[in-house]
Amino acid sequence: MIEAQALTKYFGDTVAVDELSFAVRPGQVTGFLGSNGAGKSTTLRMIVGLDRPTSGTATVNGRRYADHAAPLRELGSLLEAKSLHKRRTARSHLLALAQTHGFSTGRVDEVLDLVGLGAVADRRAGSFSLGMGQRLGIAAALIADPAAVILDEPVNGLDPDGVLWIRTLLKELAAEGRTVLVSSHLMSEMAVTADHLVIIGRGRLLADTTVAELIARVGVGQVLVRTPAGTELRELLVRHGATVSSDEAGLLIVNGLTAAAIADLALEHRYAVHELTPQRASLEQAYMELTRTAVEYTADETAQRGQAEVAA
Ligand SMILES: Nc1ncnc2c1ncn2[C@@H]1O[C@H](COP(=O)(O)OP(=O)(O)OP(=O)(O)O)[C@@H](O)[C@H]1O
Repeated sequence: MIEAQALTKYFGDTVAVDELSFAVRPGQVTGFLGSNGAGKSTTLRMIVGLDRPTSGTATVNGRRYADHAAPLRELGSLLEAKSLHKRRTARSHLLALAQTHGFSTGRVDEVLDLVGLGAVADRRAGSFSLGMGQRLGIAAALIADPAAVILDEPVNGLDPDGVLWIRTLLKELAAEGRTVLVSSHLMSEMAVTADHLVIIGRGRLLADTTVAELIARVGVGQVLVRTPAGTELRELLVRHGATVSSDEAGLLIVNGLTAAAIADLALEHRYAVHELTPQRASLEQAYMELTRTAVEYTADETAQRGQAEVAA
């Protein structure tokens, strides 16, 4: 379990992370989402002790990361591109890491195989593609068989094979009962990878929820209706308070009434309906809606504060 309690970080006057509290539970993939500059990396860096919180705490399995006797066994991380000795081979890079931290060197070949670098283990890391380097970084994160894993934007710049590989790996790690926290700004990727989402904006928590709940909460609430009685049904629905648009004859896009209410009205007036489909918001739409409200709220707050200052 990874927990943030009122976690706050200022860089000078800039607040990068603002009273952020959330918990990341084991056994599922948690997506950590936010637009550029939202404070994701700073939060992750505070969790692993690379940045000091201005106030608040971040703990891994109940203690601050650095207070654990063997921190790498608690949490493995891939934060930004790892600095690699380019002249070292993949195997010697991992051997050095294992030896420095007192882990069995037998684990090195295991993680090399796990990340699919077994065949190139004796090649220099300097000759690796972006995807191979990313796999090596993940091997390093997993070297101590940690209970929790944090990966910062792991699919950035990867080809479709690499993306699919990371997606599968994250799900496997969670299925083994580990805590998995993965940051991204790619909603489409998180929609298929994450079970749970922690979303931040301007350093503040915007949502701590499941993918399904977020989509349902924001839900566009539109219903697509195909009917040979387009004109008549449209008028009927509008009389009952719906807003209806139509791009083609016989197709209605209805807002303001549920699919059940539309079906009941159509039946009552004996209009044939050939299709009635509630439209689901994509995670991308749900996220845009959530962040739009948050931005407006902040703009509102700022405006009110400004007016109060003028009045004073
Ligand atoms: N070392 C630093 N010194 C000063 N300001 C910083 C520092 N690190 C981050 N910031 C600022 O803190 C805010 C949050 O940055 P952070 O990198 O955590 O966001 P992010 O969500 O990871 O963004 P991205 O998706 O672009 O990586 C930004 O306004 C950034 O400019």
